[in-house]
Amino acid sequence: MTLTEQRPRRQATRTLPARKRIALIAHDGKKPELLEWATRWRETLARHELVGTGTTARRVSDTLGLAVQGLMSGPLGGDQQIGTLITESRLDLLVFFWDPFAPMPHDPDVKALLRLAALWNIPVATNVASADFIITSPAISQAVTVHVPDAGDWVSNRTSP
Ligand SMILES: O=C(CO)COP(=O)(O)O
Repeated sequence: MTLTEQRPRRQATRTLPARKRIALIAHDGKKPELLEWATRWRETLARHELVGTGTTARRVSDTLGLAVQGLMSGPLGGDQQIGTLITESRLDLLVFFWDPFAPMPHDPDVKALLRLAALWNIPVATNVASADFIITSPAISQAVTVHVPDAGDWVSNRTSP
């Protein structure tokens, strides 16, 4: 089997806590929509821990008056930092309004972030409708167990003769 065909053989589980760490990210053309959405759901968002790429985090924090941990700005590596949180099981929900009309210098980073979210089974909202669906789900305020790749098994499988 070639590497491109390899998939995690076993799944492990991980529990997303009731109080979630939520990443908020929007490209410039989508920031107004994200700010409008976040304002609408301010009360719910206030019950969780918020993190975001640099500019988005600052704008959301200023608009909502809530603490939002700001990582690096997206084009400077912020998407990759969010990806690291996902890989380390330290992110529970990704709200990422990426702009389908704007070419991005850091397009590989955007793609990488969305790939890691898919791989690690993180709930992702990419537009207002999906964000509304997710934030109104009972799962937003409950502990939820999800399947994730078994990283230990993956390495053993690739190192055993
Ligand atoms: O570029 C981004 C996501 O790809 C977002 O970055 P900013 O929040 O710094 O604008």
